[in-house]
Amino acid sequence: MTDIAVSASGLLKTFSEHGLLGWADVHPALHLCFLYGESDERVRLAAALAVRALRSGSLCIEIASAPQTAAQWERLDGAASDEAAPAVPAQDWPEPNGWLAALEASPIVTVGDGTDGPVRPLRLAHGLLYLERYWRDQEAVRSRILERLLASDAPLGVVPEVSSGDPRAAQQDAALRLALTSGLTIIAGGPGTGKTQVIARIVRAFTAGHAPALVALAAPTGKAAARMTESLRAEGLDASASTLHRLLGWKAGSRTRFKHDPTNPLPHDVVIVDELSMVSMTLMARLLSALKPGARLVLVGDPDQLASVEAGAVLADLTQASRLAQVVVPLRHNFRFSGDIQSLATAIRDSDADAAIAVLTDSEAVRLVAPNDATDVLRERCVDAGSRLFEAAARGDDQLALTMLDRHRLLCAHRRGPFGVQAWSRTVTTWLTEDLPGYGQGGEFYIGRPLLMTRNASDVGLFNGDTGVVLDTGGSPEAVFATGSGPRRFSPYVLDGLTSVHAMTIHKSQGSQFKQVSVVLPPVGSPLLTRELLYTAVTRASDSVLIVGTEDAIRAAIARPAARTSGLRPRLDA
Ligand SMILES: Nc1ncnc2c1ncn2[C@@H]1O[C@H](COP(=O)(O)OP(=O)(O)OP(=O)(O)O)[C@@H](O)[C@H]1O
Repeated sequence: MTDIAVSASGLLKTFSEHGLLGWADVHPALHLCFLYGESDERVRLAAALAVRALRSGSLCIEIASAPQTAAQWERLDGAASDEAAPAVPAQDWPEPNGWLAALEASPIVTVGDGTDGPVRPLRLAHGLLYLERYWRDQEAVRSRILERLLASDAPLGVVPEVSSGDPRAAQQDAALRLALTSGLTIIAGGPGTGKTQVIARIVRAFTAGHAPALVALAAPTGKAAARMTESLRAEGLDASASTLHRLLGWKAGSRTRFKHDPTNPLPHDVVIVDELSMVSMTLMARLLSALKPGARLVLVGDPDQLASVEAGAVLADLTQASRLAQVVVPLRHNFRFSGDIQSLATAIRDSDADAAIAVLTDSEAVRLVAPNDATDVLRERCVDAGSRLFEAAARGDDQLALTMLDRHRLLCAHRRGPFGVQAWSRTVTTWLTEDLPGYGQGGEFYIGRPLLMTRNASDVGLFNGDTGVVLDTGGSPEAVFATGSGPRRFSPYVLDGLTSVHAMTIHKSQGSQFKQVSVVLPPVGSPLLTRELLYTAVTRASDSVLIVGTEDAIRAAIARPAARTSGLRPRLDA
């Protein structure tokens, strides 16, 4: 039980005891209600649930369906993070009509879409309850997206012959044409559908001729930016992508305030953002508000992937809004692989569980192994990859070590519990120490230790999610990381927030690609087991995927799209 459950009373106590609310939800709710003199416990509960919803990726909570939403949350008491919270008995939930009436009458709630009255901490609009700040972010995104939809300026740059003549590339051509003529272009495609190739064509078109446009390339994480730079180089374009935080001028100590804003807009004529599925509503609002008037925005991503860890599934909202259909270009043809990984990913995306099981039963490249039979094969994969990484690191070869680091990755849905990253990381470390002579010796930063950065250190150019490995340099250990400007060495002792990455959450793996992926699926009943989770895990691999789990878990994942509540899509179409 969390601490607050002891000090909370009434409904808040009941909900805390069921593992649905934690201190981080209850404390702000009590604080706000105290400040505004609100004593109705139904309002306190709604405020705490709105905070809790944010922490599970939703921008708001629909009051009428709150019990169903809450039933899908991960429980917070830590004991069994792979289980859904036991349902709060129906009689403990406030009756919805009375609950809505209490919220409408509350001094801490603004009702409706208006912005005239005094600012209050909560907003109830169209049956959805938001923290005001997030409602404002959503509204800022809505209004600025609709503004761009109306802006169709004269083409910038040199409009090239945009037909490649290849019928498989017709959508790529359409994306290029749109980017050259529209204030907003959204390119939606899975792995290998040519998103990078289109980005390269767009950059070339905008920068050719006598008056080249100033183009910014960005991605939400350092790793994704590094990959974007690398993939564009492979397409023959020498351009460098940065993180969105760096592009916007991140200010230390603030998550939401940037140097570039409406009073100091970005100088770029064109801004292209990749991996948009990882961008939250708040970051999207800041990006849109930092563009100069007339700047073109090209948003690129895979809407079938997991959404950002922070609240708001912006890309999914944008691609599903009917009003935006004219600026959304879906890329469907996969140029990279036509093999079993592709068939499995397509089956998952199309919710065809039978087809997914058929691929998994009949393939070498994608395999399903029951948890009880998985130890030997997992050990073999982890030790094989670990030994190659160890050897490359011992040679002090930066590039080879980074290649080996991305050769195999063990992915888990959870952080804690028997199916989580922490437990699996320990197991893999034990296997490596037992099987590789000399492994793990030499202190905290032993040679071959795979590292994950868990916070942003923009002063040194490393970001949350970046990965690296400790090298033998003959002297004190150094770690090499893949960055947007190529491999770079750091002393691991001066980096705050480093951890081992013998296993990684599927969420953290977004924006990365590995030759081989092994996935430990959570059991049926885990609130994290969703279609997007499985799709994201499978599409991280280029050569092979081993899934540790049951057929039932595969079917359960495919049957369950991730529940994310946001009011953006209906507001765009209103
Ligand atoms: N129109 C095309 N004709 C031939 N090959 C293509 C075409 N478009 C893309 N490709 C090739 O297909 C592969 C995948 O393309 P690309 O890297 O652009 O896809 P992507 O959508 O960016 O993939 P990911 O999301 O995995 O990075 C590349 O090798 C690229 O050269």
